[in-house]
Amino acid sequence: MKFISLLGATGSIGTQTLDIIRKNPDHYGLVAMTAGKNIELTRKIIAEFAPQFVSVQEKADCEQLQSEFPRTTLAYGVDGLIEAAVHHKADFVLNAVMGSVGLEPTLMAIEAGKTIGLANKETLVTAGHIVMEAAKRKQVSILPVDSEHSAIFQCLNGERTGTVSRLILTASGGSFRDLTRKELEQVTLQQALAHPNWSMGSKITIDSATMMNKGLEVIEAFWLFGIPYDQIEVVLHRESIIHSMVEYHDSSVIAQLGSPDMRVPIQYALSFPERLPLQAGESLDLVKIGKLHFEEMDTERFPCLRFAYEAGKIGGSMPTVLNAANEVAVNQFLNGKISFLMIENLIEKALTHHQNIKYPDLRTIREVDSETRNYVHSLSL
Ligand SMILES: NC(=O)C1=CN([C@@H]2O[C@H](COP(=O)(O)OP(=O)(O)OC[C@H]3O[C@@H](n4cnc5c(N)ncnc54)[C@H](OP(=O)(O)O)[C@@H]3O)[C@@H](O)[C@H]2O)C=CC1
Ligand SMILES: CC(=O)[C@@H](O)[C@H](O)COP(=O)(O)O
Ligand SMILES: [Mn+2]
Repeated sequence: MKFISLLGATGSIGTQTLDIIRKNPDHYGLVAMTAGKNIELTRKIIAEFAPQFVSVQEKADCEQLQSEFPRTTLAYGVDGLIEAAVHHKADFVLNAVMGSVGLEPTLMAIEAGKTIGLANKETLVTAGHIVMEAAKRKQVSILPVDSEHSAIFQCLNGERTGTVSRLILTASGGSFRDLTRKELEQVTLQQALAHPNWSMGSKITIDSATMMNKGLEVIEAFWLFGIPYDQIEVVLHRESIIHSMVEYHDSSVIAQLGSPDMRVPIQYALSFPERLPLQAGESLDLVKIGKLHFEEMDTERFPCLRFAYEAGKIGGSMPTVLNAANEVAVNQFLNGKISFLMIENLIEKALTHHQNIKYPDLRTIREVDSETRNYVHSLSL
């Protein structure tokens, strides 16, 4: 039996994780959870799973829920996220919050010796060197939940990374993969939120549309697998059937395939090193699919992927800036304050404005993150 602390239980990854826990009561129990502002869903989750500890974003919501659930321990804010991440009964922390607010709980969970299932890619983009150093020092496993990284992890299957010549990440291309630059000037929020293959939270869906998602994933792969950027490639694959590939130095390429269903990588992280049957999973029918397509990524039309490679290769505090600028810009777009193409524009300005700091410690990361957010806000007013 594994006892799970689930950060971001009310989100897309969070609710799919709950579905796996619900269907496997002999394997998993929910001991702690966090939510943001979706209090209605939080109520339902507490009523169904009876976790011992629950944290929400706002103090007022925490007090309200405490009066409704006197036997549950309630908390709020970043402190509450951290408390959930180090809960004494949890053996496994699944981090499915959105954004770099997930960084501190990840670090604290590592210090507490918990096994981590990491969906929250912003954590590794913001401070990959700090997270990976802590995980190594504490001998804690960080198991990927992101579909491409789970695919690579499965393709590696314990092989030494010294035998790897390339990681090949697949990208669906997102909502606007076939649009021209001219057409991108006119796109709406509603169109951007219509991902062709995956149903996900709004921030990552916009990241897919700008293709920044793939940029964040390149940096995530660099930290998780320790492969140099020159050996991490991205190929556009519109069907999202091959979730990623590993090429070995004998030219063998191993791919992981499956119908697009995030419950597969979530469950694999939870059950690793075992595999459990996926309840109500869709079997892959390659004959029905017929053809798989592969195309070159177009970084002229979608420069965010290029920004991410550049920031990743420079290293230091640049990836922190990339992530923070992206979070603010996407939020502004989601709130109808800026156009789609302003997202890349603001990120480029933030990267150009920043004086890189080599080997930033956690305090410096926090400062750079905050300064970048303020700078991008000031530009988009
Ligand atoms: N969705 C997917 O298929 C995939 C997602 N990922 C990654 O997983 C992470 C989660 O994505 P997804 O589930 O789509 O996102 P959602 O937006 O659907 O969910 C985010 C979760 O985080 C909570 N949250 C947001 N902001 C805060 C905050 N400031 N403090 C505390 N909690 C907060 C939300 O709470 P509430 O809703 O209650 O406000 C919600 O529970 C992201 O990093 C994403 O890139 C990676 C691969 C695939
Ligand atoms: C499901 C998942 O892992 C997402 O990150 C997905 O890959 C997004 O699709 P894109 O390939 O369009 O970025
Ligand atoms: Mn992904």
